[in-house]
Amino acid sequence: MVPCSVTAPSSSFVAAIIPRHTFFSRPYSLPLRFSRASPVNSLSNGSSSQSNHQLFSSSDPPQPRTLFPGGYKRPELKVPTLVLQLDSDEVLAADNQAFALIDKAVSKWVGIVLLSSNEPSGGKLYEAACSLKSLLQDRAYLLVAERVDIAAAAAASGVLLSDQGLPTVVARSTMLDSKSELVVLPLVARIVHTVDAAINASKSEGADFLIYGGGDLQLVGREVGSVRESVKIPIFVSCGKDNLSYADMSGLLALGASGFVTSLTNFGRYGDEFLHKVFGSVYASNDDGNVSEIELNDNGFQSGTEIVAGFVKLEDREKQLIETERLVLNEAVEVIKKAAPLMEEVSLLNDAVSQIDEPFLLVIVGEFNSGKSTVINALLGERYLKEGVVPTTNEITFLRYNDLDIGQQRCERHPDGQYICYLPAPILKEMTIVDTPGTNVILQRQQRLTEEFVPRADLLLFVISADRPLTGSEIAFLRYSQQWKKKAVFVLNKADIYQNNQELEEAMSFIKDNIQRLLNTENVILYPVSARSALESKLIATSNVGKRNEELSTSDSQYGANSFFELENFLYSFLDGSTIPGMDRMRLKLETPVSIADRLISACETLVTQDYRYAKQDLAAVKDIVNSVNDFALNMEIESLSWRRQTVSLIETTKSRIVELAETNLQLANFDIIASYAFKGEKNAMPTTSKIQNDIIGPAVSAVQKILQEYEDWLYSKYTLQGRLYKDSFEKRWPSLRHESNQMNFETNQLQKKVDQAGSRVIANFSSSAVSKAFEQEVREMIVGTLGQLGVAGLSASLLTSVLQTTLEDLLALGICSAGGYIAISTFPGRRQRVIDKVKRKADNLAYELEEAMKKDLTEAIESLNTFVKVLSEPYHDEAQNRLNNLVQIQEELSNVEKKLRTLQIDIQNLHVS
Ligand SMILES: Nc1nc2c(ncn2[C@@H]2O[C@H](COP(=O)(O)OP(=O)(O)OP(=O)(O)O)[C@@H](O)[C@H]2O)c(=O)[nH]1
Repeated sequence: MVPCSVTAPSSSFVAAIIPRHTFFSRPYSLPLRFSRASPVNSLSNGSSSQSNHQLFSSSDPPQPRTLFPGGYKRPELKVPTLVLQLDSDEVLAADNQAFALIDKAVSKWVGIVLLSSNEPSGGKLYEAACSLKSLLQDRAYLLVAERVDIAAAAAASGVLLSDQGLPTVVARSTMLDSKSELVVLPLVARIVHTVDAAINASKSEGADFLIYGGGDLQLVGREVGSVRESVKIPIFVSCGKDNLSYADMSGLLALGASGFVTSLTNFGRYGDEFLHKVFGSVYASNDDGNVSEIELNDNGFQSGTEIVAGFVKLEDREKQLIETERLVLNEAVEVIKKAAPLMEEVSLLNDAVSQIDEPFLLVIVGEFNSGKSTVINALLGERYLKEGVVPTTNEITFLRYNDLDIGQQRCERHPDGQYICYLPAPILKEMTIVDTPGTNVILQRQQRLTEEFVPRADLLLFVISADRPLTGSEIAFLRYSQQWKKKAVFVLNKADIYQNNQELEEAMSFIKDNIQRLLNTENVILYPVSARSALESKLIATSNVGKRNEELSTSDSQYGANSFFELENFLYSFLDGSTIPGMDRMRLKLETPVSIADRLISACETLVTQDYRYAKQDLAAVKDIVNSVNDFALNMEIESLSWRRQTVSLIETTKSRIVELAETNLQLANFDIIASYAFKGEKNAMPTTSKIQNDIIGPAVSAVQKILQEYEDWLYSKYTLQGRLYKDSFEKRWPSLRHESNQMNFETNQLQKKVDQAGSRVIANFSSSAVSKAFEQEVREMIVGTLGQLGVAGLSASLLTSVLQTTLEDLLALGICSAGGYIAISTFPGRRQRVIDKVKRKADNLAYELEEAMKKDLTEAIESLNTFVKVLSEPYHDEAQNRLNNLVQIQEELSNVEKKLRTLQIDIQNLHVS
């Protein structure tokens, strides 16, 4: 199967000139996820994970993906939204217009795209999924119907299962197994047709959302309405009707539907205005997303009472501290955003800061089926939450106070995914209770939900079931919650199952001992309770609903009901600010955001230190590239030697041949011939010189020209190739800066034109005829010089002319007859030697000039390359340097905020110390 996206391999040369592990920035948008498989952020080209080269050197230790042990991010679904249903044939046959419509759909109204196929073989489905995936980007989730394998291969967001399809857990874990680099949990949705199937899919199966398919619209509406209370995940309605009217849609939304499934054709028929009207009406009064702003603030305090940070009657000192805390936390948020702009976990801190003014958050955690819902019901005094032997809580549920009639509740799903129930239970006036899904590795999504919520808790009520006290996963979860420095109160629930007190004592001490060891504290608060009995007692005394157990006149027949009172009493003591637990509560409340900030800041510090290291490596890598031109130059210098040697040796051979020729021909025996040519004038070339010109210098010049041409070609190809490789290596390593450097093309670059081919110029200026002429001239001068001496000996010019027509013997005789003539002739070898020396000098000069010119060409080529690489490296160098400077500054800011947080922590601890 061809992968959806293919990344080009990097050239081997590039690998040779840059250390492979040094890059500008860590990839991907998930700095906190420490993922090795992430797309680059600040210098990112936005391409997918591994495409941007390996980020860490192989010696780096593996890092956890996120701060959350569950490891995966939970996909968030904004509702209401439309679900666009497409068929693979439809996608593959889509024209530009159809793609434009899909593009428009996902840019605004459609949050989920479902892709199905009627064909049993997966080829088309896969192809369609790939093309959709690249079109959607991250704007909408892409789910493939039934085919987990294809969803995984096409990197889709998840699968849609029919009611006969795979179990949700299997589908999810298959997708997870097939994509080890996934950081977001895959979405698993299910099509249901009945109320029971909807409840089952959402509760026991842990589906992420449902598609409620049915025939009759009214029936579907009624059924969706009826499961609204028990199914907390989004339900999208799919009905046979072609076009839903405004009344249909708004009616279904009002009944609790989260949106509708639509075909592309139908989507094309709905206009923006229509959809705006439909979806706008749902939250018309709450455009800011604060669905129940009034209720959220309606936390039970008397109207007119000044409330700060969820507390009343605060002293000035306390108010001041809260204000200081807010300032420091906001500062922390800013620094975190700067240090790790894509750290999604900063939302935890934002939430915590905004929560400073909200009631105390008591978060109930524990393994599934440990009795959390029953404990909460017992606290509320009414069976508000569903209880059951199979996992019943799939969403985080906020329980907030509202002045409804006893037994009544109103629940709603916030657009940001929070599920909020408003109840009239008195305890909620003082604190918001949060029910969380049971922690258990099998239920990954639920586990992650709870993990994400832990940092926000002011106090954790850890429910342990008596039938399996302290399991391995409970210990892991406890350890995790301690990373956030959360205070936890432990409840040993279902204590009624013990036969006697001794069994209870044994279980208690086993749990206490282990927790003490685990948390390294003596101070473990553990309440053995029977939430079921406590609830039943409260329900029996219905008239006393809302009162504490201590006020109930139960017969205490049910074991554990009384001990529940102690727990309740402990929690109520939190409400009284004048008591020690009350002060504790305030400290806990104020410490919650500080500990979140603390954790995030230290995560940022790790990242920034890492980034600092990478930026330094990047800077060094840039310098290495620039410096590597020196190595290249050295190699070129070595290689160019052979070219120069070739040229010089050619000239040397030529020189030797000329010298040999001169020595052979410029003999005294030939003097007459030479002299006759010398006196015939320049128009008649001497045979020697014409031989020199035609047979020796001419071919030699051509040979030198050829070598020089080859040399220059070699030089050109070498350094242009090198220039291109440098450019490629920069661009491949740091693709995001490509746009700036790709303007510089080495072949056409001005910097490159400086190499002027000096070698060729030298040889071009060297004319073989001019050289032979010069040689001839030298010979002439030699003759005239020799005969001039004779003239001195008394020869007249006319005689000389006639003499020169005579034979050598005559000449010799003449020379011999005249002492002066003899002397003149005797200077001939010396003069000839001078001619030869001149020839040698000329040749040596030429060789020297050529060598120098060739060196000059090389130097210029290297200089040109050097300049090019320097100019090319500048943006990369500047980027790395700026990053480095920026990181130093961020490090400083982080450490400043950290100091402020430390001081704040001390102030919070000392808040009530006078
Ligand atoms: N014997 C006994 N059973 C209890 C007690 N409290 C709860 N149960 C039972 O334990 C089962 C699970 O209770 P829930 O309250 O639904 O447990 P939970 O922890 O909320 O479960 P999830 O929401 O699925 O995580 C139910 O059958 C309860 O009736 C108790 O004190 N004693």
